[in-house]
Amino acid sequence: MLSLHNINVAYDTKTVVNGVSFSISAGEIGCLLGPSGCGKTSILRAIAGFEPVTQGNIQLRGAEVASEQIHIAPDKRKVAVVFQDFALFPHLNVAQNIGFGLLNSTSQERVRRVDELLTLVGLPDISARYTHSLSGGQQQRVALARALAVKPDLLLLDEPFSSLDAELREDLAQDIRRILKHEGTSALLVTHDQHEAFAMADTIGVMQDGQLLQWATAYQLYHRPVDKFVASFIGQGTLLHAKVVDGRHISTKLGVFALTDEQTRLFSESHTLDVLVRPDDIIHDDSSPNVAMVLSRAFKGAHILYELALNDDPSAKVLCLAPSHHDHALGEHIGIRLDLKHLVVFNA
Ligand SMILES: Nc1ncnc2c1ncn2[C@@H]1O[C@H](COP(=O)(O)OP(=O)(O)OP(=O)(O)O)[C@@H](O)[C@H]1O
Repeated sequence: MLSLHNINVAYDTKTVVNGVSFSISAGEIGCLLGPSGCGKTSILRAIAGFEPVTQGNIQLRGAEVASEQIHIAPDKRKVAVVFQDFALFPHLNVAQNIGFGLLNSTSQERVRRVDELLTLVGLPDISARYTHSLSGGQQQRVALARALAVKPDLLLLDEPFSSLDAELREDLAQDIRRILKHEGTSALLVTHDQHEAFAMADTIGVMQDGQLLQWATAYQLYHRPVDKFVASFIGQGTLLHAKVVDGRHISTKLGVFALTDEQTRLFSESHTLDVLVRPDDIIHDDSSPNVAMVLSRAFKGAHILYELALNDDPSAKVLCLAPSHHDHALGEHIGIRLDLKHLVVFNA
């Protein structure tokens, strides 16, 4: 449906998107995730046709829409955009906003499609209301309905939840996912919030400084990050120093672990590494010989997230997600065990 091949986007002479490639298949929801200024919106704008590409090409449904030589106009791309500020028309009511793009439909068809979309976005009774009287969440649903009305081949969503309350965001992200899947619409979301990305997308691309570091599922990004930036940006965790011993294992302060075959080929004896340790890899275990001191704690309901300093090396810290009946105060010492399901290591 959408393919980007090695694209660059530049403003004047400054290249802000560098060699980015990825694809979205029909009906898939992708997401570009990264810190502010990393180039997410510039990619979205290049796909929509609002910015040219200075290298590489973009294809929609197999046809080239952008390259150094080609620039198909935005209104010829069958791409719809939902913006963070909703961009609804204040002088039109909800039904008129949603039906705005249905110029070639009969009034009967327009009424039917508007009703269908209002039901789909969960707002069946507000067609006559004006947008200023709606909550932020309702306005975003109307904006989504307006974008979907014309049945675009691809829907682009630029930080669509950023002006909404934190609690509303994840719910709306999940709702929008359900709606897009119902309509079979391919979509690309841009956000800096990983929880929105997880709630909505099938595939997520993590970006840094204009580059796409990894394009993968949330599970792969969390469990198999390709580098330290992705590891630190997705989820929580710490890095623990390790050394390769006997060619096939690493020795850490919390025990010895086997390298995978691929890791064995990459790292030789005595090589120093950093091991990624997620909070759910550290098990609270009173019978363990490894003891750590509670530095801080955050109550999360079912769990408590502890920040712990290892006793034989206070500079080595790990996080531990323990069931909340294990209630320990700051400064207390607790037994812990490292239970690594996948060994993720990086060059130290
Ligand atoms: N119209 C423009 N002219 C010049 N520089 C721009 C323009 N738009 C964006 N930039 C610069 O390009 C870089 C990437 O911006 P972009 O908006 O694509 O990043 P982003 O990841 O979407 O950030 P944010 O999440 O803050 O919107 C930034 O350094 C930004 O200052």
